[in-house]
Amino acid sequence: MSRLRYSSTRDSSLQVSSSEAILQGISKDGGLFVPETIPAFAPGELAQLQGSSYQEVASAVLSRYLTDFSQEEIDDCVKKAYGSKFPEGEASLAELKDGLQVLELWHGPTCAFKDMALQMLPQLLTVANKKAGDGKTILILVATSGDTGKAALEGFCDVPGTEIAVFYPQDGVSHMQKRQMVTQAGENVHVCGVDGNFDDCQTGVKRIFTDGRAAAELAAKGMRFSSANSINWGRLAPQIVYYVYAYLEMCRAGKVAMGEPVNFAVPTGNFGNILAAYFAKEMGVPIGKLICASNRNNVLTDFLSEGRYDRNRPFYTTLSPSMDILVSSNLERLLYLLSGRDDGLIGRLYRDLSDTGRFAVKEEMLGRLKESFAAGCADDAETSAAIREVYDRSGYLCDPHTAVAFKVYGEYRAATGDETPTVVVSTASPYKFPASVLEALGGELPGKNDFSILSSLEERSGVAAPAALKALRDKPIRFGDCCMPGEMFGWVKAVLNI
Ligand SMILES: N[C@@H](CCOP(=O)(O)O)C(=O)O
Repeated sequence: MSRLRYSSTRDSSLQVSSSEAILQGISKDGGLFVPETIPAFAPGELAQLQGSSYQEVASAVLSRYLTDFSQEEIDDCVKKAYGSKFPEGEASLAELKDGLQVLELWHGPTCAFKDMALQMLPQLLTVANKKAGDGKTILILVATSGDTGKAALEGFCDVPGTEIAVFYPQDGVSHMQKRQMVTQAGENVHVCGVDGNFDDCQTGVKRIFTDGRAAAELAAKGMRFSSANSINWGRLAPQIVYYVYAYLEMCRAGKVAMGEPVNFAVPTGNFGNILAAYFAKEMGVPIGKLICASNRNNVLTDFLSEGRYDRNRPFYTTLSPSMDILVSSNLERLLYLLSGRDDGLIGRLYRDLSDTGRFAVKEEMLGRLKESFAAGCADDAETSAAIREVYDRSGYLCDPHTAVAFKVYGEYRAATGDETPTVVVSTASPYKFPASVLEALGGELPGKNDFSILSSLEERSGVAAPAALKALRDKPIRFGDCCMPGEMFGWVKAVLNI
């Protein structure tokens, strides 16, 4: 098999191997790495995978993208990432009473879908670093609106040759999400709140990555940067796996015949999750519509409806904090692909976004977007109503992000009459947001203590909370720092003594 190269979305001539793309995280010009071709399944190959385990599907998908990894290396990474870390199974479909399927991706160690990729990324990075052969320590910088931070901390905790620093919006994550991060164990982990929102955290991290002086300072200390956000291809590739697996499971369960389409409704923030589904579709998985579900920060709903991306709007703190994002990084990869890899266009659009906070695409591009994507949004009242409605209708307890997807899918189906079998992607355990979920069910909060609220939700719903979340009660708080967005690199240097 010839080796796949990865190009920057802002300069297609900037090309690297898959292991270099994973090591760098983001291209030096600020662009994101995209494979030069999307490796499609040959006729019959998908059918042959039916009935395979999650790990087998992961090996089959990843080996098509990570072509400078040997099959043994990939299999070994897969074995270390999955299996015992996911005692209830990596990904499972739950069927609601009305036949709607829910893809539960939160049975990993941190109770969010991010574990699906962040148990894998440290394995891939470790192999990629060995290939680079320069013995550098990797400093992982992460911006999080709640879920990525904890999953990255857990994945990289005490991984030799790595340090990890996570930045979260000080007042922009749920109590439980914050508690998961500030109690993280490990010698190589560092956590800091930022006096700003997620976009401030993400912009700050990207600025550090593309600052030549910061890279030089790090290199002088025998270190290099990488990212655990979905701007890193090593985050995105493992997310493609669960869409392939979910489709195969739909076939195995007889919900569709091989070749018949399935829609996915995806709670969306940084656009990585839904973009992974698009890659699966382009690989030949029969996927119909990808339904992009946003909360009140509905910049993507507007863009996918009108073709105008405009972040000049209020930033809302919502019940679904992981989706509180106005600059959705992975959209850049999609636009690059849909424009026929027009790096000049992407460079212009993203300069416009940085200079004015907005850009617009032509009708033709909007038409292409609409071929694959539909979009909608839900505010907090609608999110709560959806949690309650899904629970009353089918006894299924969902978190606020998943509730947004339920609501948006319901509207999509009513508006279009599209009866294609659909999978709602469930991204987090409801117990990461116990207060919001309990209130949505009409329960009274028993005071402010997060763990009393969690117990009340267990009593009310009859659904047990994950042990990992209950155990947080007894873990000591290790991190309490907060900095301004402009101070992030200074803070990193201080804690690492650089
Ligand atoms: N929703 C995310 C925000 C970062 O997204 P990522 O997919 O780029 O890691 C979070 O929960 O932190």
